[in-house]
Amino acid sequence: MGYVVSKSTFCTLLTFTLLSYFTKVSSSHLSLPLPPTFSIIFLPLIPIIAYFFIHFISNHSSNLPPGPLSIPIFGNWLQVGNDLNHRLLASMSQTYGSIFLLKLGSKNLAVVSDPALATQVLHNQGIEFGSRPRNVVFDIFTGNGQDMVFTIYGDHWRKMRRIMTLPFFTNKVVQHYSNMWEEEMDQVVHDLNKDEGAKTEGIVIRKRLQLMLYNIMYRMMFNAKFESQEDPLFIEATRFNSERSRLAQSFEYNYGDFIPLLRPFLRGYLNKCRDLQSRRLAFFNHYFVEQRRKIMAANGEKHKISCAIDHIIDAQIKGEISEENVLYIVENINVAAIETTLWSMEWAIAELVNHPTIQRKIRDEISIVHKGAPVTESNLHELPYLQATVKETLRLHTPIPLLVPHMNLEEAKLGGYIIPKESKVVVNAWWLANNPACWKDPEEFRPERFLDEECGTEAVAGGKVDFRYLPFGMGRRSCPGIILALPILGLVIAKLVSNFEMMAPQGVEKIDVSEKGGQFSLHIANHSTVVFNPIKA
Ligand code: HEM
Repeated sequence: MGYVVSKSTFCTLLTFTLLSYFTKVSSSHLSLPLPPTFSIIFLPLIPIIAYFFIHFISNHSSNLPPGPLSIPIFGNWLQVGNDLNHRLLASMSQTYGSIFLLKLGSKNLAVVSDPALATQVLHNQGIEFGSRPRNVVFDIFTGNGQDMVFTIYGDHWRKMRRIMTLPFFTNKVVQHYSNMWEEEMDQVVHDLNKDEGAKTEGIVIRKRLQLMLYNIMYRMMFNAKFESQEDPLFIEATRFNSERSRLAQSFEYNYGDFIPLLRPFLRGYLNKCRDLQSRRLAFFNHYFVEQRRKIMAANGEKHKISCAIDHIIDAQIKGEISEENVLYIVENINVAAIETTLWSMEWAIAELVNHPTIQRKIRDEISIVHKGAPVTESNLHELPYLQATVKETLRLHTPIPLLVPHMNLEEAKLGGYIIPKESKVVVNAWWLANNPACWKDPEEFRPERFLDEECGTEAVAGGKVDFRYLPFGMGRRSCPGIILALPILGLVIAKLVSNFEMMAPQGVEKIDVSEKGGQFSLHIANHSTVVFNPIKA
Protein backbone atom coordinates (compact mmCIF):
# COMPACT_ATOMS: atom_id res chain seq x y z
CA MET A 1 0.00 0.00 0.00
CA GLY A 2 2.84 2.33 0.91
CA TYR A 3 4.24 1.73 -2.54
CA VAL A 4 0.97 2.73 -4.26
CA VAL A 5 0.57 5.94 -2.22
CA SER A 6 4.12 7.13 -2.78
CA LYS A 7 3.83 6.33 -6.47
CA SER A 8 0.65 8.37 -6.90
CA THR A 9 2.04 11.23 -4.79
CA PHE A 10 5.16 11.27 -6.91
CA CYS A 11 3.00 11.15 -10.02
CA THR A 12 0.94 14.16 -8.90
CA LEU A 13 4.10 16.14 -8.04
CA LEU A 14 5.60 15.41 -11.43
CA THR A 15 2.40 16.44 -13.17
CA PHE A 16 2.33 19.78 -11.32
CA THR A 17 5.99 20.38 -12.08
CA LEU A 18 5.46 19.71 -15.78
CA LEU A 19 2.28 21.77 -15.87
CA SER A 20 3.87 24.77 -14.19
CA TYR A 21 6.88 24.46 -16.46
CA PHE A 22 4.74 24.54 -19.59
CA THR A 23 2.54 27.32 -18.21
CA LYS A 24 5.63 29.40 -17.51
CA VAL A 25 7.16 28.65 -20.88
CA SER A 26 4.02 29.47 -22.83
CA SER A 27 3.34 32.72 -20.89
CA SER A 28 6.94 34.00 -21.00
CA HIS A 29 8.11 36.30 -23.76
CA LEU A 30 11.05 33.98 -24.33
CA SER A 31 8.59 31.29 -25.24
CA LEU A 32 9.70 28.14 -27.03
CA PRO A 33 8.28 27.73 -30.53
CA LEU A 34 5.22 25.76 -29.38
CA PRO A 35 2.13 25.86 -31.62
CA PRO A 36 -1.04 27.19 -29.88
CA THR A 37 -2.80 23.84 -30.24
CA PHE A 38 0.03 22.26 -28.27
CA SER A 39 -1.32 23.15 -24.85
CA ILE A 40 -4.86 22.08 -25.79
CA ILE A 41 -3.73 18.64 -26.95
CA PHE A 42 -0.71 18.01 -24.80
CA LEU A 43 -1.53 19.42 -21.39
CA PRO A 44 -4.41 17.04 -20.62
CA LEU A 45 -2.11 14.14 -21.53
CA ILE A 46 0.52 15.09 -18.99
CA PRO A 47 -0.99 13.22 -16.03
CA ILE A 48 -1.34 10.07 -18.14
CA ILE A 49 2.21 10.27 -19.49
CA ALA A 50 3.47 10.99 -16.00
CA TYR A 51 1.62 7.99 -14.62
CA PHE A 52 3.09 5.59 -17.16
CA PHE A 53 6.53 7.12 -16.76
CA ILE A 54 6.41 6.69 -13.00
CA HIS A 55 4.93 3.25 -13.32
CA PHE A 56 7.77 2.23 -15.62
CA ILE A 57 10.44 3.70 -13.37
CA SER A 58 8.96 2.32 -10.16
CA ASN A 59 8.43 -1.18 -11.60
CA HIS A 60 12.05 -1.24 -12.56
CA SER A 61 13.35 0.24 -9.36
CA SER A 62 11.23 -2.00 -7.12
CA ASN A 63 12.10 -5.02 -9.26
CA LEU A 64 8.63 -6.41 -9.79
CA PRO A 65 8.27 -9.17 -12.39
CA PRO A 66 7.66 -7.91 -15.94
CA GLY A 67 4.13 -7.49 -17.21
CA PRO A 68 1.93 -5.24 -19.30
CA LEU A 69 1.59 -1.62 -18.19
CA SER A 70 -1.33 -1.19 -15.89
CA ILE A 71 -3.72 1.73 -15.50
CA PRO A 72 -5.00 3.21 -12.25
CA ILE A 73 -7.89 1.44 -10.51
CA PHE A 74 -8.33 -1.28 -13.15
CA GLY A 75 -4.70 -2.39 -13.45
CA ASN A 76 -4.43 -4.76 -16.42
CA TRP A 77 -7.94 -6.08 -16.03
CA LEU A 78 -9.45 -4.22 -19.01
CA GLN A 79 -6.58 -5.42 -21.25
CA VAL A 80 -6.54 -9.07 -20.25
CA GLY A 81 -10.23 -9.64 -19.51
CA ASN A 82 -11.87 -12.02 -17.11
CA ASP A 83 -11.01 -15.40 -18.49
CA LEU A 84 -7.34 -15.75 -17.58
CA ASN A 85 -7.20 -19.34 -18.69
CA HIS A 86 -4.13 -21.59 -19.02
CA ARG A 87 -3.83 -21.00 -22.79
CA LEU A 88 -4.00 -17.21 -22.55
CA LEU A 89 -1.49 -17.17 -19.69
CA ALA A 90 0.82 -19.54 -21.62
CA SER A 91 0.78 -17.19 -24.62
CA MET A 92 1.46 -14.19 -22.35
CA SER A 93 4.46 -16.04 -20.91
CA GLN A 94 5.92 -16.02 -24.44
CA THR A 95 5.87 -12.22 -24.32
CA TYR A 96 6.67 -11.48 -20.69
CA GLY A 97 8.71 -14.48 -19.63
CA SER A 98 8.46 -17.43 -17.29
CA ILE A 99 7.32 -15.21 -14.45
CA PHE A 100 5.14 -12.17 -15.00
CA LEU A 101 2.85 -9.98 -12.95
CA LEU A 102 -0.64 -8.79 -13.74
CA LYS A 103 -2.50 -6.22 -11.72
CA LEU A 104 -6.19 -7.05 -11.48
CA GLY A 105 -7.77 -4.02 -9.86
CA SER A 106 -6.30 -3.91 -6.38
CA LYS A 107 -4.89 -7.46 -6.60
CA ASN A 108 -1.61 -8.86 -7.89
CA LEU A 109 -1.44 -12.04 -9.91
CA ALA A 110 1.99 -13.64 -10.46
CA VAL A 111 2.08 -16.32 -13.16
CA VAL A 112 4.80 -18.98 -13.16
CA SER A 113 5.39 -20.91 -16.37
CA ASP A 114 8.56 -22.93 -16.09
CA PRO A 115 9.61 -26.02 -14.14
CA ALA A 116 12.49 -24.39 -12.23
CA LEU A 117 10.29 -21.59 -10.87
CA ALA A 118 7.47 -24.07 -10.15
CA THR A 119 9.99 -25.98 -8.01
CA GLN A 120 10.67 -22.78 -6.09
CA VAL A 121 7.00 -21.96 -5.47
CA LEU A 122 5.84 -25.46 -4.59
CA HIS A 123 8.92 -26.97 -3.01
CA ASN A 124 11.94 -24.81 -2.06
CA GLN A 125 9.82 -21.82 -1.02
CA GLY A 126 6.77 -23.95 -0.26
CA ILE A 127 6.19 -22.33 3.11
CA GLU A 128 6.38 -18.75 1.81
CA PHE A 129 4.00 -19.55 -1.06
CA GLY A 130 1.93 -22.12 0.82
CA SER A 131 -1.17 -20.00 1.53
CA ARG A 132 -4.28 -19.56 -0.59
CA PRO A 133 -5.58 -16.18 -1.76
CA ARG A 134 -8.91 -15.01 -0.37
CA ASN A 135 -11.74 -13.92 -2.55
CA VAL A 136 -15.21 -12.62 -1.73
CA VAL A 137 -17.01 -15.72 -2.98
CA PHE A 138 -14.60 -18.30 -1.56
CA ASP A 139 -14.80 -16.54 1.81
CA ILE A 140 -18.48 -17.52 1.82
CA PHE A 141 -17.98 -21.09 0.60
CA THR A 142 -15.21 -21.75 3.13
CA GLY A 143 -16.70 -19.85 6.10
CA ASN A 144 -13.65 -17.51 5.95
CA GLY A 145 -11.11 -20.32 5.83
CA GLN A 146 -12.63 -22.87 8.24
CA ASP A 147 -11.95 -25.59 5.66
CA MET A 148 -8.67 -27.16 4.54
CA VAL A 149 -8.34 -26.71 0.76
CA PHE A 150 -8.65 -22.91 0.67
CA THR A 151 -7.26 -21.93 4.03
CA ILE A 152 -3.97 -20.08 4.60
CA TYR A 153 -0.83 -22.01 5.51
CA GLY A 154 -0.57 -22.29 9.28
CA ASP A 155 -1.70 -24.22 12.34
CA HIS A 156 -5.33 -24.59 11.26
CA TRP A 157 -4.33 -26.03 7.86
CA ARG A 158 -1.76 -28.39 9.46
CA LYS A 159 -4.34 -29.70 11.94
CA MET A 160 -7.03 -30.18 9.29
CA ARG A 161 -4.65 -31.92 6.91
CA ARG A 162 -3.44 -34.24 9.70
CA ILE A 163 -6.99 -35.08 10.78
CA MET A 164 -8.07 -35.79 7.18
CA THR A 165 -5.06 -37.93 6.32
CA LEU A 166 -5.81 -40.99 8.47
CA PRO A 167 -9.39 -41.59 7.24
CA PHE A 168 -8.85 -40.57 3.60
CA PHE A 169 -5.29 -40.54 2.35
CA THR A 170 -3.30 -43.64 3.38
CA ASN A 171 -2.46 -46.95 1.72
CA LYS A 172 -4.49 -48.65 4.42
CA VAL A 173 -7.59 -46.71 3.31
CA VAL A 174 -6.95 -47.73 -0.31
CA GLN A 175 -6.62 -51.39 0.66
CA HIS A 176 -9.69 -51.23 2.87
CA TYR A 177 -11.95 -49.69 0.23
CA SER A 178 -10.65 -51.04 -3.08
CA ASN A 179 -13.10 -53.99 -3.08
CA MET A 180 -15.95 -51.53 -2.62
CA TRP A 181 -14.64 -49.39 -5.52
CA GLU A 182 -14.55 -52.44 -7.75
CA GLU A 183 -18.06 -53.42 -6.70
CA GLU A 184 -19.33 -49.98 -7.76
CA MET A 185 -17.43 -50.23 -11.06
CA ASP A 186 -18.73 -53.76 -11.75
CA GLN A 187 -22.22 -52.39 -11.25
CA VAL A 188 -21.53 -49.85 -14.03
CA VAL A 189 -20.37 -52.66 -16.34
CA HIS A 190 -23.48 -54.63 -15.43
CA ASP A 191 -25.79 -51.66 -16.15
CA LEU A 192 -24.11 -50.96 -19.47
CA ASN A 193 -24.49 -54.60 -20.49
CA LYS A 194 -28.21 -54.44 -19.70
CA ASP A 195 -28.75 -51.11 -21.48
CA GLU A 196 -29.72 -51.71 -25.13
CA GLY A 197 -29.34 -48.00 -25.91
CA ALA A 198 -25.71 -48.08 -24.76
CA LYS A 199 -24.99 -50.77 -27.35
CA THR A 200 -26.77 -49.07 -30.25
CA GLU A 201 -27.05 -45.27 -30.29
CA GLY A 202 -24.80 -44.79 -27.23
CA ILE A 203 -25.26 -42.99 -23.90
CA VAL A 204 -23.88 -39.95 -22.12
CA ILE A 205 -21.59 -41.95 -19.87
CA ARG A 206 -20.87 -39.06 -17.48
CA LYS A 207 -24.23 -39.50 -15.73
CA ARG A 208 -23.64 -43.12 -14.79
CA LEU A 209 -20.03 -42.47 -13.75
CA GLN A 210 -21.15 -39.56 -11.62
CA LEU A 211 -23.42 -41.86 -9.61
CA MET A 212 -20.55 -44.33 -9.28
CA LEU A 213 -18.15 -41.68 -7.97
CA TYR A 214 -20.68 -40.22 -5.53
CA ASN A 215 -21.27 -43.73 -4.22
CA ILE A 216 -17.54 -44.40 -3.89
CA MET A 217 -16.94 -41.16 -1.98
CA TYR A 218 -20.14 -41.28 0.12
CA ARG A 219 -19.53 -44.91 1.10
CA MET A 220 -16.01 -43.95 2.20
CA MET A 221 -17.26 -40.88 4.03
CA PHE A 222 -20.58 -41.96 5.51
CA ASN A 223 -21.13 -45.65 4.80
CA ALA A 224 -24.08 -44.43 2.72
CA LYS A 225 -24.98 -44.83 -0.91
CA PHE A 226 -27.52 -43.58 -3.44
CA GLU A 227 -29.92 -46.05 -5.03
CA SER A 228 -29.96 -44.68 -8.53
CA GLN A 229 -29.66 -41.54 -10.61
CA GLU A 230 -33.30 -40.85 -9.68
CA ASP A 231 -32.68 -41.07 -5.91
CA PRO A 232 -33.99 -37.69 -4.61
CA LEU A 233 -30.98 -37.31 -2.28
CA PHE A 234 -28.60 -37.89 -5.20
CA ILE A 235 -30.46 -35.31 -7.28
CA GLU A 236 -30.25 -32.82 -4.42
CA ALA A 237 -26.55 -33.48 -3.67
CA THR A 238 -25.52 -33.08 -7.32
CA ARG A 239 -27.69 -29.98 -7.69
CA PHE A 240 -26.15 -28.33 -4.61
CA ASN A 241 -22.62 -29.17 -5.71
CA SER A 242 -23.03 -28.07 -9.29
CA GLU A 243 -24.64 -24.79 -8.23
CA ARG A 244 -21.75 -24.21 -5.82
CA SER A 245 -19.26 -24.91 -8.65
CA ARG A 246 -21.11 -22.62 -11.02
CA LEU A 247 -21.15 -19.70 -8.55
CA ALA A 248 -17.55 -20.17 -7.42
CA GLN A 249 -16.07 -20.81 -10.88
CA SER A 250 -17.91 -17.99 -12.64
CA PHE A 251 -16.03 -14.90 -13.85
CA GLU A 252 -19.15 -12.81 -13.11
CA TYR A 253 -18.00 -11.66 -9.70
CA ASN A 254 -14.46 -10.59 -10.66
CA TYR A 255 -15.30 -6.88 -10.84
CA GLY A 256 -16.39 -6.74 -7.20
CA ASP A 257 -13.49 -8.88 -6.12
CA PHE A 258 -10.84 -6.86 -7.95
CA ILE A 259 -12.21 -3.39 -7.24
CA PRO A 260 -13.40 -3.03 -3.64
CA LEU A 261 -15.29 0.17 -4.55
CA LEU A 262 -17.63 -1.88 -6.74
CA ARG A 263 -18.35 -4.49 -4.08
CA PRO A 264 -21.75 -3.05 -3.13
CA PHE A 265 -22.95 -4.02 -6.64
CA LEU A 266 -22.10 -7.62 -5.85
CA ARG A 267 -24.53 -7.82 -2.94
CA GLY A 268 -27.13 -9.85 -4.85
CA TYR A 269 -24.54 -12.37 -6.05
CA LEU A 270 -23.01 -12.79 -2.61
CA ASN A 271 -26.43 -13.26 -1.02
CA LYS A 272 -27.14 -16.02 -3.54
CA CYS A 273 -23.84 -17.69 -2.51
CA ARG A 274 -24.68 -17.34 1.21
CA ASP A 275 -28.13 -18.77 0.75
CA LEU A 276 -26.86 -21.72 -1.27
CA GLN A 277 -24.05 -22.43 1.16
CA SER A 278 -26.28 -22.47 4.22
CA ARG A 279 -28.83 -24.79 2.56
CA ARG A 280 -26.04 -27.02 1.23
CA LEU A 281 -24.26 -27.39 4.58
CA ALA A 282 -27.62 -28.04 6.29
CA PHE A 283 -28.25 -30.79 3.73
CA PHE A 284 -24.89 -32.49 4.39
CA ASN A 285 -25.44 -32.13 8.11
CA HIS A 286 -29.03 -33.35 8.28
CA TYR A 287 -28.85 -36.33 5.92
CA PHE A 288 -25.32 -37.56 6.50
CA VAL A 289 -23.29 -36.13 9.40
CA GLU A 290 -26.15 -36.22 11.95
CA GLN A 291 -26.89 -39.83 10.96
CA ARG A 292 -23.32 -40.81 11.82
CA ARG A 293 -23.47 -38.87 15.10
CA LYS A 294 -26.60 -40.82 16.09
CA ILE A 295 -25.00 -44.17 15.23
CA MET A 296 -21.88 -43.24 17.19
CA ALA A 297 -23.91 -42.03 20.19
CA ALA A 298 -25.95 -45.25 20.19
CA ASN A 299 -22.73 -47.23 20.45
CA GLY A 300 -21.65 -45.31 23.56
CA GLU A 301 -18.13 -44.46 24.71
CA LYS A 302 -16.43 -47.25 22.79
CA HIS A 303 -18.10 -46.46 19.50
CA LYS A 304 -16.66 -48.30 16.57
CA ILE A 305 -15.24 -46.05 13.87
CA SER A 306 -16.50 -47.41 10.59
CA CYS A 307 -16.15 -44.62 8.03
CA ALA A 308 -14.12 -41.48 7.41
CA ILE A 309 -16.52 -39.01 8.98
CA ASP A 310 -16.56 -41.05 12.22
CA HIS A 311 -12.83 -40.26 12.53
CA ILE A 312 -13.53 -36.60 11.89
CA ILE A 313 -16.40 -36.49 14.42
CA ASP A 314 -14.12 -38.25 16.90
CA ALA A 315 -11.53 -35.47 16.44
CA GLN A 316 -14.30 -32.95 17.12
CA ILE A 317 -15.45 -34.80 20.25
CA LYS A 318 -11.84 -34.68 21.47
CA GLY A 319 -11.94 -30.90 20.98
CA GLU A 320 -9.42 -30.75 18.14
CA ILE A 321 -11.79 -29.14 15.63
CA SER A 322 -15.23 -27.49 15.69
CA GLU A 323 -18.60 -28.73 14.39
CA GLU A 324 -18.26 -26.24 11.52
CA ASN A 325 -14.86 -27.69 10.61
CA VAL A 326 -16.50 -31.13 10.30
CA LEU A 327 -18.98 -29.74 7.78
CA TYR A 328 -16.29 -27.92 5.84
CA ILE A 329 -14.34 -31.18 5.51
CA VAL A 330 -17.45 -32.75 3.97
CA GLU A 331 -17.77 -29.71 1.69
CA ASN A 332 -14.09 -29.95 0.64
CA ILE A 333 -14.36 -33.63 -0.28
CA ASN A 334 -17.51 -32.94 -2.31
CA VAL A 335 -15.68 -30.22 -4.22
CA ALA A 336 -12.14 -31.59 -4.52
CA ALA A 337 -12.68 -35.32 -4.98
CA ILE A 338 -15.67 -36.01 -7.17
CA GLU A 339 -15.73 -33.64 -10.14
CA THR A 340 -11.94 -33.65 -10.71
CA THR A 341 -11.91 -37.45 -10.96
CA LEU A 342 -15.07 -37.46 -13.07
CA TRP A 343 -13.66 -34.93 -15.58
CA SER A 344 -10.52 -37.07 -15.90
CA MET A 345 -12.65 -40.15 -16.64
CA GLU A 346 -14.62 -38.28 -19.29
CA TRP A 347 -11.41 -37.10 -20.99
CA ALA A 348 -9.86 -40.58 -20.83
CA ILE A 349 -12.93 -42.23 -22.37
CA ALA A 350 -13.21 -39.59 -25.10
CA GLU A 351 -9.53 -40.00 -26.04
CA LEU A 352 -9.82 -43.80 -26.01
CA VAL A 353 -12.82 -43.66 -28.34
CA ASN A 354 -10.80 -41.43 -30.67
CA HIS A 355 -7.77 -43.78 -30.42
CA PRO A 356 -9.00 -47.37 -30.86
CA THR A 357 -5.40 -48.62 -31.13
CA ILE A 358 -4.69 -47.40 -27.60
CA GLN A 359 -7.83 -49.18 -26.35
CA ARG A 360 -6.60 -52.36 -28.02
CA LYS A 361 -3.12 -52.02 -26.50
CA ILE A 362 -4.59 -51.69 -22.99
CA ARG A 363 -6.84 -54.70 -23.59
CA ASP A 364 -3.88 -56.75 -24.88
CA GLU A 365 -1.71 -55.73 -21.93
CA ILE A 366 -4.40 -56.82 -19.48
CA SER A 367 -4.95 -60.17 -21.15
CA ILE A 368 -1.21 -60.92 -21.51
CA VAL A 369 -0.33 -59.91 -17.94
CA HIS A 370 -3.40 -61.17 -16.09
CA LYS A 371 -4.36 -64.06 -18.36
CA GLY A 372 -8.09 -63.70 -17.70
CA ALA A 373 -7.76 -62.85 -13.99
CA PRO A 374 -9.53 -59.60 -13.01
CA VAL A 375 -7.64 -56.32 -12.72
CA THR A 376 -7.61 -55.25 -9.09
CA GLU A 377 -6.07 -52.35 -7.20
CA SER A 378 -3.30 -54.66 -6.00
CA ASN A 379 -2.23 -55.74 -9.50
CA LEU A 380 -2.62 -52.39 -11.29
CA HIS A 381 1.12 -51.75 -10.97
CA GLU A 382 1.73 -54.68 -13.37
CA LEU A 383 0.04 -52.69 -16.17
CA PRO A 384 2.44 -49.90 -17.21
CA TYR A 385 0.64 -49.05 -20.45
CA LEU A 386 -2.65 -48.56 -18.61
CA GLN A 387 -0.92 -46.31 -16.09
CA ALA A 388 0.75 -44.34 -18.88
CA THR A 389 -2.72 -43.78 -20.40
CA VAL A 390 -3.97 -42.30 -17.12
CA LYS A 391 -0.91 -40.03 -16.95
CA GLU A 392 -1.28 -38.97 -20.56
CA THR A 393 -4.92 -38.03 -19.94
CA LEU A 394 -3.95 -35.81 -17.02
CA ARG A 395 -1.06 -34.29 -19.00
CA LEU A 396 -3.10 -33.31 -22.05
CA HIS A 397 -6.27 -32.46 -20.14
CA THR A 398 -5.00 -31.22 -16.77
CA PRO A 399 -8.26 -30.91 -14.77
CA ILE A 400 -6.91 -28.07 -12.59
CA PRO A 401 -4.58 -26.45 -15.14
CA LEU A 402 -3.34 -23.61 -12.92
CA LEU A 403 -3.41 -25.70 -9.72
CA VAL A 404 -5.34 -24.23 -6.80
CA PRO A 405 -3.87 -20.71 -6.52
CA HIS A 406 -1.11 -20.16 -3.99
CA MET A 407 -0.39 -16.97 -2.03
CA ASN A 408 2.49 -15.42 -0.10
CA LEU A 409 1.43 -13.86 3.19
CA GLU A 410 4.56 -11.66 3.23
CA GLU A 411 6.61 -10.00 0.48
CA ALA A 412 8.79 -12.68 -1.12
CA LYS A 413 11.49 -13.07 -3.76
CA LEU A 414 11.05 -15.33 -6.75
CA GLY A 415 13.31 -15.71 -9.76
CA GLY A 416 15.17 -12.56 -8.69
CA TYR A 417 11.95 -10.49 -8.57
CA ILE A 418 9.92 -9.15 -5.70
CA ILE A 419 6.46 -10.63 -5.27
CA PRO A 420 4.36 -8.15 -3.25
CA LYS A 421 2.73 -9.59 -0.16
CA GLU A 422 -0.62 -11.32 -0.58
CA SER A 423 -0.16 -11.87 -4.32
CA LYS A 424 -2.09 -14.66 -5.95
CA VAL A 425 0.56 -16.99 -7.42
CA VAL A 426 -0.45 -19.50 -10.07
CA VAL A 427 1.68 -22.24 -11.58
CA ASN A 428 0.60 -22.99 -15.15
CA ALA A 429 0.78 -26.78 -14.76
CA TRP A 430 -0.95 -27.31 -18.09
CA TRP A 431 1.75 -25.34 -19.90
CA LEU A 432 4.59 -27.15 -18.07
CA ALA A 433 3.08 -30.40 -19.40
CA ASN A 434 2.27 -29.10 -22.88
CA ASN A 435 5.15 -26.78 -23.73
CA PRO A 436 6.68 -27.94 -27.04
CA ALA A 437 10.10 -26.88 -25.71
CA CYS A 438 9.84 -29.66 -23.11
CA TRP A 439 7.65 -32.30 -24.79
CA LYS A 440 7.67 -33.90 -28.23
CA ASP A 441 4.40 -33.23 -30.10
CA PRO A 442 2.60 -32.28 -26.90
CA GLU A 443 -0.78 -31.91 -28.66
CA GLU A 444 -0.85 -35.66 -29.44
CA PHE A 445 -2.52 -38.14 -27.11
CA ARG A 446 0.26 -40.72 -26.90
CA PRO A 447 0.70 -42.74 -23.67
CA GLU A 448 3.92 -44.22 -25.09
CA ARG A 449 5.73 -40.97 -24.29
CA PHE A 450 5.73 -41.97 -20.61
CA LEU A 451 7.27 -45.35 -21.39
CA ASP A 452 9.76 -44.61 -24.18
CA GLU A 453 10.80 -41.05 -24.75
CA GLU A 454 10.57 -39.39 -21.40
CA CYS A 455 11.48 -42.54 -19.55
CA GLY A 456 11.17 -41.98 -15.84
CA THR A 457 8.70 -39.09 -16.03
CA GLU A 458 6.68 -39.65 -12.92
CA ALA A 459 4.69 -37.37 -10.66
CA VAL A 460 6.72 -38.95 -7.88
CA ALA A 461 9.32 -41.53 -8.86
CA GLY A 462 11.39 -42.86 -6.01
CA GLY A 463 11.77 -39.41 -4.55
CA LYS A 464 12.59 -37.92 -7.95
CA VAL A 465 10.15 -35.26 -8.95
CA ASP A 466 9.64 -34.08 -12.51
CA PHE A 467 8.35 -30.53 -12.29
CA ARG A 468 7.15 -30.59 -15.91
CA TYR A 469 4.36 -32.94 -14.87
CA LEU A 470 2.29 -31.65 -11.95
CA PRO A 471 -1.42 -32.43 -12.41
CA PHE A 472 -1.71 -32.90 -8.64
CA GLY A 473 0.67 -30.09 -7.68
CA MET A 474 3.67 -30.87 -5.50
CA GLY A 475 4.90 -30.17 -2.01
CA ARG A 476 2.97 -29.09 1.06
CA ARG A 477 -0.27 -28.07 -0.65
CA SER A 478 -0.20 -30.87 -3.23
CA CYS A 479 -3.27 -33.05 -3.72
CA PRO A 480 -3.46 -35.72 -1.01
CA GLY A 481 -6.24 -37.39 -3.06
CA ILE A 482 -3.69 -38.62 -5.64
CA ILE A 483 -3.48 -41.85 -3.64
CA LEU A 484 -7.19 -42.50 -4.39
CA ALA A 485 -7.59 -40.81 -7.78
CA LEU A 486 -4.88 -42.72 -9.68
CA PRO A 487 -6.06 -46.26 -8.79
CA ILE A 488 -9.73 -45.31 -9.25
CA LEU A 489 -8.97 -43.94 -12.73
CA GLY A 490 -6.84 -46.97 -13.65
CA LEU A 491 -9.49 -49.44 -12.48
CA VAL A 492 -12.37 -47.74 -14.27
CA ILE A 493 -10.48 -47.62 -17.57
CA ALA A 494 -9.33 -51.24 -17.17
CA LYS A 495 -12.88 -52.46 -16.48
CA LEU A 496 -14.48 -50.52 -19.33
CA VAL A 497 -11.81 -51.43 -21.87
CA SER A 498 -11.78 -55.13 -20.98
CA ASN A 499 -15.57 -55.39 -21.16
CA PHE A 500 -16.42 -53.08 -24.07
CA GLU A 501 -15.18 -51.70 -27.30
CA MET A 502 -15.93 -48.01 -26.78
CA MET A 503 -16.92 -46.24 -29.99
CA ALA A 504 -18.34 -42.97 -31.27
CA PRO A 505 -22.04 -43.15 -32.27
CA GLN A 506 -22.76 -43.97 -35.89
CA GLY A 507 -22.11 -41.03 -38.18
CA VAL A 508 -19.76 -39.34 -35.69
CA GLU A 509 -16.16 -39.58 -36.79
CA LYS A 510 -14.47 -38.27 -33.66
CA ILE A 511 -15.69 -37.40 -30.19
CA ASP A 512 -15.50 -33.67 -29.56
CA VAL A 513 -12.72 -33.05 -27.05
CA SER A 514 -12.96 -29.26 -26.93
CA GLU A 515 -12.51 -27.83 -23.47
CA LYS A 516 -14.39 -25.48 -21.17
CA GLY A 517 -12.74 -23.78 -18.24
CA GLY A 518 -13.71 -21.88 -15.12
CA GLN A 519 -11.70 -19.97 -12.51
CA PHE A 520 -9.85 -23.22 -11.67
CA SER A 521 -11.23 -26.08 -13.66
CA LEU A 522 -10.88 -27.54 -17.12
CA HIS A 523 -13.42 -30.01 -18.35
CA ILE A 524 -14.79 -31.40 -21.57
CA ALA A 525 -17.16 -28.87 -23.16
CA ASN A 526 -19.69 -31.41 -24.45
CA HIS A 527 -20.30 -34.55 -22.44
CA SER A 528 -19.54 -37.42 -24.82
CA THR A 529 -22.10 -39.90 -26.07
CA VAL A 530 -20.35 -43.25 -26.30
CA VAL A 531 -21.40 -46.63 -27.69
CA PHE A 532 -20.43 -49.58 -25.46
CA ASN A 533 -20.15 -52.65 -27.60
CA PRO A 534 -19.74 -55.69 -25.30
CA ILE A 535 -16.69 -57.83 -25.96
CA LYS A 536 -17.67 -61.48 -26.17
CA ALA A 537 -15.60 -63.60 -23.80
C1 HEM B 1 -7.92 -36.59 -10.99
C2 HEM B 1 -8.31 -36.17 -9.81
C3 HEM B 1 -7.69 -35.03 -9.07
C4 HEM B 1 -6.89 -34.01 -9.51
C5 HEM B 1 -6.38 -33.76 -10.91
C6 HEM B 1 -6.58 -33.17 -8.37
C7 HEM B 1 -5.78 -32.04 -8.41
C8 HEM B 1 -5.50 -31.24 -7.32
C9 HEM B 1 -4.67 -30.06 -7.37
C10 HEM B 1 -3.99 -29.52 -8.61
C11 HEM B 1 -4.64 -29.53 -6.13
C12 HEM B 1 -3.91 -28.25 -5.70
C13 HEM B 1 -2.41 -28.45 -5.60
C14 HEM B 1 -1.68 -27.17 -5.28
O1 HEM B 1 -2.30 -26.22 -4.86
O2 HEM B 1 -0.48 -27.10 -5.45
C15 HEM B 1 -5.45 -30.36 -5.28
C16 HEM B 1 -5.66 -30.14 -3.95
C17 HEM B 1 -6.43 -30.96 -3.15
N1 HEM B 1 -7.07 -32.12 -3.52
FE1 HEM B 1 -7.06 -32.96 -5.36
N2 HEM B 1 -7.19 -33.69 -7.26
C18 HEM B 1 -7.87 -34.83 -7.64
C19 HEM B 1 -8.59 -35.68 -6.82
C20 HEM B 1 -8.75 -35.53 -5.47
C21 HEM B 1 -9.42 -36.45 -4.60
C22 HEM B 1 -10.02 -37.79 -5.04
C23 HEM B 1 -9.40 -35.91 -3.34
C24 HEM B 1 -9.97 -36.43 -2.04
C25 HEM B 1 -10.53 -37.55 -1.84
C26 HEM B 1 -8.70 -34.64 -3.43
C27 HEM B 1 -8.47 -33.79 -2.36
C28 HEM B 1 -7.72 -32.63 -2.43
C29 HEM B 1 -7.49 -31.76 -1.29
C30 HEM B 1 -8.05 -31.97 0.12
C31 HEM B 1 -6.67 -30.71 -1.75
C32 HEM B 1 -6.16 -29.52 -0.94
C33 HEM B 1 -4.76 -29.76 -0.39
C34 HEM B 1 -4.26 -28.59 0.43
O3 HEM B 1 -4.63 -27.46 0.16
O4 HEM B 1 -3.48 -28.82 1.35
N3 HEM B 1 -8.31 -34.45 -4.73
N4 HEM B 1 -5.96 -31.41 -6.04
